[in-house]
Amino acid sequence: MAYNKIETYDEKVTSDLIQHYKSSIALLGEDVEREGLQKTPERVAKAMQFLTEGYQMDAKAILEGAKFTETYSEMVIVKDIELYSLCEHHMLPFFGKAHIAYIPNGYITGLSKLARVVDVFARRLQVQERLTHQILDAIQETLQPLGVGVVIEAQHLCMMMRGVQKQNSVTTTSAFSGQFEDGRTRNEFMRLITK
Ligand SMILES: Nc1nc2c(ncn2[C@@H]2O[C@H](COP(=O)(O)OP(=O)(O)OP(=O)(O)O)[C@@H](O)[C@H]2O)c(=O)[nH]1
Ligand SMILES: [Zn+2]
Repeated sequence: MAYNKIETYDEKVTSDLIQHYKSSIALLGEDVEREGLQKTPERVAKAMQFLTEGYQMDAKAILEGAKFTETYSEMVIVKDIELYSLCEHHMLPFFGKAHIAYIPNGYITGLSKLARVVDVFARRLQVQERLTHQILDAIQETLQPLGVGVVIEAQHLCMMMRGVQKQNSVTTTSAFSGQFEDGRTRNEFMRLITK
């Protein structure tokens, strides 16, 4: 599995997607041959592969790649990690922030790796709930810490641009394991991320 983002696009996938997007644009009533749209199918094909590149990335390999023995056993928090994902129902973006905390149990990981793990699972067709749990599980299984907490706050364009058309609603999801199942630890985390 690729450790990092894809640097080159698969030629067959790209050319097949180009044909699909040409058809889609025509079906939507546009002229695919007009100047401004000529390269659009290719641009969209590449953009969509980038936005779903998480399928080709391995979160555990990323965390393992910077796993260090350390006796620090207080809460580590990385908050306000921006994320962009695609809702699996409409393939429209949802975007917001992830906050991650864990309590080490002999191992820590590079701080940037926590943010990378967010991208691995965000760059897929997702629901916010599953995204939250996948981030938690990857950290729990790799570092085996005393506990993990993940909170995601996001806005969904499928609720803003179409459908119910609500511009200001924010969805919050959370997942907790180990010591974060205890109210005091969880509250400390929640207090620190809402500051
Ligand atoms: N639980 C959850 N629901 C989501 C997420 N992203 C989008 N949705 C919802 O998925 C639902 C799909 O509902 P459907 O009734 O099948 O689709 P729809 O007719 O397009 O629904 P509306 O958006 O209400 O117009 C909608 O209520 C969306 O708001 C997510 O991350 N988590
Ligand atoms: Zn949606």
